[in-house]
Amino acid sequence: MGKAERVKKEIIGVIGGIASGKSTVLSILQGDFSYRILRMDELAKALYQEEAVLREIKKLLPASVFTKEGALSFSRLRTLLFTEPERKKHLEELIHPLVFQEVSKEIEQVRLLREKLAVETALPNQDFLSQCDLIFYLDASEETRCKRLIESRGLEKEEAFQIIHSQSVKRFKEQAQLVINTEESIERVRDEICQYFQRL
Ligand SMILES: CC(C)(COP(=O)(O)OP(=O)(O)OC[C@H]1O[C@@H](n2cnc3c(N)ncnc32)[C@H](O)[C@@H]1O)[C@@H](O)C(=O)NCCC(=O)NCCS
Ligand SMILES: Nc1ncnc2c1ncn2[C@@H]1O[C@H](COP(=O)(O)OP(=O)(O)OP(=O)(O)O)[C@@H](O)[C@H]1O
Repeated sequence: MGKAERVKKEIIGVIGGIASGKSTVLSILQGDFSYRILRMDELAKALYQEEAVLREIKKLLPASVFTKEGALSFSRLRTLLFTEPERKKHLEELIHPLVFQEVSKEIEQVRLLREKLAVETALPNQDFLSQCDLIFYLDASEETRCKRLIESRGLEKEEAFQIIHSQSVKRFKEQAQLVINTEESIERVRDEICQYFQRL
């Protein structure tokens, strides 16, 4: 690439498996580099609360995952998704396109306003990645991530490994412009991001 050509870095996709440090990197991008931030899981969870979506979800899931008040119980849903892969597939077929649609809208808006946005997800798809200017892949061993899940989320070891193994984000690692080893301290991670931006 010629020196005069500016490397675009308005939209950053921050990808990595569960507890790989995505939210931590998002906080760094927000606090130190003024990026707006978006968490795909939060978008999914917000959708679960929308009446029209909830009506559709109720057709796909058993009554046992809803509270007496009719809200979706996240912890019961998490357990159900592991035991019933068919239901997981159907739920994802409903929710994921809606999430990616919202992300695309947000990206479009940010580009119009010439702002900067960092989006985190453990479940990227190719279409989303192609909308990013840069992709950061966060790497940490399964053991470290498991330990973090036990310490910070109170998960049992077995459930932590189950979630880790159910995700297949690693296949996207080769598309990343920057692979960050989050076994390093948060300070080192911050320095690495800073140095990367300086090199651009
Ligand atoms: C299953 C849910 C309700 C559980 O919520 P809860 O608050 O208990 O867990 P939390 O959000 O902290 O989950 C942490 C991480 O585990 C992952 N995860 C949770 N359950 C599963 C599962 N069955 N399979 C794969 N990953 C899972 C989530 O994606 C997230 O990265 C929640 O994780 C969720 O809605 N997941 C769907 C994620 C999704 O569809 N994201 C949108 C990408 S397009
Ligand atoms: N570089 C790091 N060094 C030490 N601890 C870290 C580092 N990065 C993240 N952590 C810790 O690991 C835990 C998980 O990090 P974080 O929430 O950022 O991961 P995540 O990928 O966003 O997780 P999830 O997929 O569940 O949303 C947190 O307790 C966080 O403080």
